[in-house]
Amino acid sequence: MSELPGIVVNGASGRMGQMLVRLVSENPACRLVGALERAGHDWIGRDIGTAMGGAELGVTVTDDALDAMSRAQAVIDFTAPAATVPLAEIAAQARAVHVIGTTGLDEDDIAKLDAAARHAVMVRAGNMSFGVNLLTKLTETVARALDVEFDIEIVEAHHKHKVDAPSGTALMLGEAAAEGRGVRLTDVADRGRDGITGAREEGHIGFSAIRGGDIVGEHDVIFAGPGERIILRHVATDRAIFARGAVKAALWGIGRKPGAYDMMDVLGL
Ligand SMILES: NC(=O)C1=CN([C@@H]2O[C@H](COP(=O)(O)OP(=O)(O)OC[C@H]3O[C@@H](n4cnc5c(N)ncnc54)[C@H](OP(=O)(O)O)[C@@H]3O)[C@@H](O)[C@H]2O)C=CC1
Ligand SMILES: O=C(O)C1=N[C@H](C(=O)O)C[C@H](O)C1
Repeated sequence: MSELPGIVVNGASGRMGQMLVRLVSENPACRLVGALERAGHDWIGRDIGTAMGGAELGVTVTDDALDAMSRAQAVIDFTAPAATVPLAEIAAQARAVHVIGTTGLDEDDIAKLDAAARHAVMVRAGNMSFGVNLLTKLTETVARALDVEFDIEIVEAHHKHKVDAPSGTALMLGEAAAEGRGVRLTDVADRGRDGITGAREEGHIGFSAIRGGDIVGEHDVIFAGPGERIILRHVATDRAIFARGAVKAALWGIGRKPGAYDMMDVLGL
C-alpha cells in the first residue's frame, strides 16, 4: 500500500500553525512530516506535539525547510510575507504543493510567488473557509446586479494581534465587488479615511478595520443605496474553518499541473 501524503506546517508555533499541526496529524488522509520555525526559535529541536503541550507526535521542529520538504508532498504556510516568499522557492524546487494563507503580501511579493508557481502547484487565498469563499461569490453577484448608486463599504474586525489591514479577506471581497462592477480595485479603493476627506466619491469601495480582543474574524460587505441597505456578513468563531480549508487545498493540489490556484478552484465555486 502506498504511503499517505506527507504535509509540512510552516510557522508551527503560531495561532494557525498549531491548529494546522493538530488537524493534519488527526487527518486519516495525510501524515504530518515536518514542523518549521525560524532559526533561533525556542521550539527548534523539540517534538512539536509536546512543545504545544500535548502528546508526542514524532516530528521535531526544525528551521531546515529544504530537508523537511524532501519528505513532503505539500507545505501549509500561514506566517508572514518575509517567511512565505523564500519558502515558495524551496517548495517549487521540491515540486511540493504550497498552500499559502499568509496575508499582507505586496505586489512585489505576489510577483515572486507567481514566478515560483510556474514550477509547482500553489494555492493562495486571503481566506480558506468555505463560508467566506461563498460570500465572495455572492459579493460579486450583488455588485454586478446593483448600479453605482449603491455605495460599497467593507468593514472587518479582527483580534488585537493582527498586523495587516485591510485583512486579506477584505481585499478578496473588494476584488470581487470591483469585478462585479467591471472596475479595477486599485482605481476605486478608499483605505484609511481620516480628517477632512471630502464627500464620498461615487463608485468607490471603502475599507474600515476594527482591531481588538480575541475576535477571530468578521466581515461585512455593505451596499448602501438610497432608502435601503443590503449587508452580506460572515462571522468566524473558530480558526479551524481556515485550517480545514488549507488541508483540503493541500490534498487537492497533489498531482495537479503546476500553477497559481485559489480556494475557488479547490471548492469548485
Ligand atoms: N487565509 C486564511 O484563511 C487565514 C490567514 N491568516 C493569516 O495567516 C498569517 C498567520 O496568522 P497567525 O497564525 O494568527 O499569526 P501568528 O503570529 O500566531 O503566527 C505566525 C507564525 O509565523 C512565524 N513567522 C512570522 N514571521 C516570520 C519570519 N519572518 N520568518 C519565519 N517565520 C515567521 C511566526 O514565528 P515567530 O513566533 O518566530 O514570529 C509564527 O510561528 C497571517 O498573515 C494571517 O493574516 C490567518 C487565518 C486565516
Ligand atoms: O489574521 C487573522 O487572524 C486572519 N486573517 C485572514 C485575513 O487577513 O483576512 C483571514 C481571517 O479573517 C483571520
